[in-house]
Amino acid sequence: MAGNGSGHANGEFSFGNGTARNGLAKIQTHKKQNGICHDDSAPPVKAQTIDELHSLQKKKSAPTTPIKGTQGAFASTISDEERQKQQLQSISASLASLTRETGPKVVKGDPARKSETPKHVAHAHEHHFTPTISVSDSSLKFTHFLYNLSPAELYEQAIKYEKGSFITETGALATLSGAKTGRSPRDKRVVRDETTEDDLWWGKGSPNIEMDEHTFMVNRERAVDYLNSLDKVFVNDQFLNWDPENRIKVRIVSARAYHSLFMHNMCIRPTPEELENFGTPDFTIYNAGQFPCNRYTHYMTSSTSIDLNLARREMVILGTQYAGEMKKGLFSVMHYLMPKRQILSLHSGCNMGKDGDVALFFGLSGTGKTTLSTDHNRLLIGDDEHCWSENGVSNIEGGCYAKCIDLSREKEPDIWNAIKFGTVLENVVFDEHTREVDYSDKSVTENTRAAYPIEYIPNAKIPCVGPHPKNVILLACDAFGVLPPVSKLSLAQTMYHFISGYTALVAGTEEGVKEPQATFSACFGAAFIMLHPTKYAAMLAEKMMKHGATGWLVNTGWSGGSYGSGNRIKLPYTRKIIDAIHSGSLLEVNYKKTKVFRLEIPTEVEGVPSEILEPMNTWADKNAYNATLLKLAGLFKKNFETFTNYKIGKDGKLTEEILAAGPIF
Ligand SMILES: Nc1ncnc2c1ncn2[C@@H]1O[C@H](COP(=O)(O)OP(=O)(O)O)[C@@H](O)[C@H]1O
Ligand SMILES: C=C(OP(=O)(O)O)C(=O)O
Ligand SMILES: [Ca+2]
Ligand SMILES: [Mn+2]
Repeated sequence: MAGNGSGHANGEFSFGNGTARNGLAKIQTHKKQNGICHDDSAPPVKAQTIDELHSLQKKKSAPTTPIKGTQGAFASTISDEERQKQQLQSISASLASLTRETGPKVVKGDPARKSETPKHVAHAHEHHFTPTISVSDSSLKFTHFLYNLSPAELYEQAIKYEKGSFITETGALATLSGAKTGRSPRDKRVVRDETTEDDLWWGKGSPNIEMDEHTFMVNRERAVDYLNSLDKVFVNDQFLNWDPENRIKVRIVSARAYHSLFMHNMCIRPTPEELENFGTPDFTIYNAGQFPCNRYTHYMTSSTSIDLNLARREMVILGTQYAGEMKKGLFSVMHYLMPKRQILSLHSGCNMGKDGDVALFFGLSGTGKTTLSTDHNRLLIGDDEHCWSENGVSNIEGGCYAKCIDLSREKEPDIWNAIKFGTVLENVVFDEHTREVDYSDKSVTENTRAAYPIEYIPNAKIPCVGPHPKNVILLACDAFGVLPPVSKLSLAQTMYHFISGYTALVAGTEEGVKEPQATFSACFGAAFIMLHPTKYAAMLAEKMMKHGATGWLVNTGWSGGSYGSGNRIKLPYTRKIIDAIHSGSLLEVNYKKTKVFRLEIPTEVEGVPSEILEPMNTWADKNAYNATLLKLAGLFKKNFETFTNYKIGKDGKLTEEILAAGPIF
């Protein structure tokens, strides 16, 4: 008999005998039935103190310790102790100051858990100089690191320590990214050295704004010092690229649980065994986003700086907490590393039909890569970043990053359902009591986002790889409303539109009607490419030819007039168009050629009103239509001038064809 009170052999339960001390009749519980006491039959907890009781709650779990430069076979022979030591050395090397000879002292674990006294402590500099000038107080303090925490642990960290972190009604972690709610492309810098000087695309139109090695080191030290000044930092060791032959190991050191959970979701998550053999990372991000860069530093034009050093394989982030900066920073790295291996990196979504037909969805931000690649009838390979190698396609990432503005369960059920425990919800507004999210609220930003692991989409293709693409779909959200909802492209036209990378969205949706803003972004991702656009274009042309892929241009933007008079094409219509591309039925219908852009447009698509297939039909004012069409054609022509002097690949013929594949007027 366990618990409070005293037990009696006859099964009765009472406090004392006869009458209670206060004179009232003693409490009698019911007779035990079948000899079972319902409320207290379990043996007592084997704990003498509350602390002991708490320690029973948690079971030791998977080893999360990388080994420096060893093979799998050898890995199992080293002791847990040795592994802990090597992990500590690896992380302490990552966090080391390069200008001081002492510190930091790095320990694993949460500093808030005082009882967990560190077993291992690593000094960043193991060699024993006699420190003279460069001793610093930083050597006297510990830097705790939290290594590959689980989503549950990261939730606890975020809610305890990061203002603006809340659990929403469906279990997602709502966070704020701070003053920056989008990327800062003008603050991105790339180290220009002997190698990158010749390899990379510099100058007009290029996203690569140069910085020198020394300035990089100044910012690196600033970030590392900031991180070491904190009580604790988060370390994520993860992978990029589902193609096992071309997998890249990344380490992300950051100051926020938000950043750690974001990258946990967005990068490929290693198994405990893979983590044991992780070794030295191929690339490291130092995210000191809460701390600004110093504007007295050479090359700095604001308090934000995102610095890429390909030789050192490092990226430093100062002055922005927008998590997308890490994801897209790594994408830039892949745009450098992969083409060196003859692999094409793509800013595209990717999915696969049940018969193995793969489609790529290129497009700038907000054009529908995530929405359209997330398709209940198809397997999702990935929503944003892919590689196309000799083996087929592979996703670079382990998660998706969906726009949430005006998200609805009806239109995007799979994304809606993915917003649950583990998902990071950035900058959304919710009811303070019910925690129900209002997806229409733009109070913080219009760029509200959800980052979730790809397996949160029920029909994700794991591993995220597939055969060579059959369809290459270029998405443009044309707020001018003159591009057809769908057109079939020749190879030369595909290349022309790929290099152009057009989209037009509306700048400020709040203050009445504004002119649509045309954007041209080479390869639909000029912010992330590192080589000249024609290098990627040549690879795409070669692969499309070799594997017989068909190119399509799909306008997910306006119909019936420009922004202000027309409306955005209904998502269900776009989905029907995409269905017809996937099924091959769109190859079977009749086509006619448009004026100016000379695009082949189908006369019918199942489930779509035929009159909207030709934009002119939907405009009340035909003159306005013609004027807008010519205006857009002029913008295309002007944009393409930068590329007219470049040859695509070895064959001069294709270059000529591409130049001739643009609008003629
Ligand atoms: N016809 C349409 N086609 C695609 N997306 C549409 C359409 N109409 C509205 N949308 C909305 O546009 C946004 C597209 O964003 P997203 O798919 O995240 O873009 P990307 O992944 O290319 O950045 C989504 O919010 C989606 O609901
Ligand atoms: C996260 C981004 O991707 P996209 O908008 O293409 O989904 C971005 O461009 O910052
Ligand atoms: Ca993107
Ligand atoms: Mn997207």
